[in-house]
Amino acid sequence: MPTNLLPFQGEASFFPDFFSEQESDLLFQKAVEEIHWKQEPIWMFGKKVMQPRLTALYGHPEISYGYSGIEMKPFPWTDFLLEIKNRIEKEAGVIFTHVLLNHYRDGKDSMGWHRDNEKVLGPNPVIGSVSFGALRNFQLRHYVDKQHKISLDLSHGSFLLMKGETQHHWEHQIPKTSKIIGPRINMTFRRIG
Ligand SMILES: O=C(O)CCC(=O)C(=O)O
Ligand SMILES: [Fe+2]
Repeated sequence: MPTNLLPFQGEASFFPDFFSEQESDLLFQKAVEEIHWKQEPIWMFGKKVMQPRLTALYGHPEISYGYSGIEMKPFPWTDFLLEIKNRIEKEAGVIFTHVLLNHYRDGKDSMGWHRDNEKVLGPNPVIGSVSFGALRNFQLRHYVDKQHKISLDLSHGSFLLMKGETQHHWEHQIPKTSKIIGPRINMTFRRIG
């Protein structure tokens, strides 16, 4: 059992080699080729802007999910997504209903500071985050006292589990990097409704 990455007000556990190298290579390839990737707009400070990455939502087809002013209708589960879901549910101890997928094409793609605290996720969301492909830096920062910052590298085949009060008190981001790097796939499994 890994130790908690957060000093207080939340729980985040990191499993660097959750999937084997071989499995991870295969799952990365499948995700790149088989997921219906799209660049979607979001609303930021009253303006419609394109997200700096590709995204897709999969899961329970009757329950749509939205954030930052957009509404996404999920595609139905595929076999390889269900396989990943089953594996991480054993560790997380919850049943996930959806997965939001992110495709960072290179170092210019990113995700800004945010919390995964939409009302539909409930009071203490459990977020299961799986990464394949290029290594990217992931940062957590206390929402009020922004001095408290934690940085970790999300590697190929890794699993990050956030739960408890984390989404109340900590925000997270994937910063841009000037390093020349290849694509990365991230999947954040969630429980909606
Ligand atoms: O790409 C990542 O590791 C983070 C994704 C994320 O924070 C999200 O989808 O809410
Ligand atoms: Fe997030």
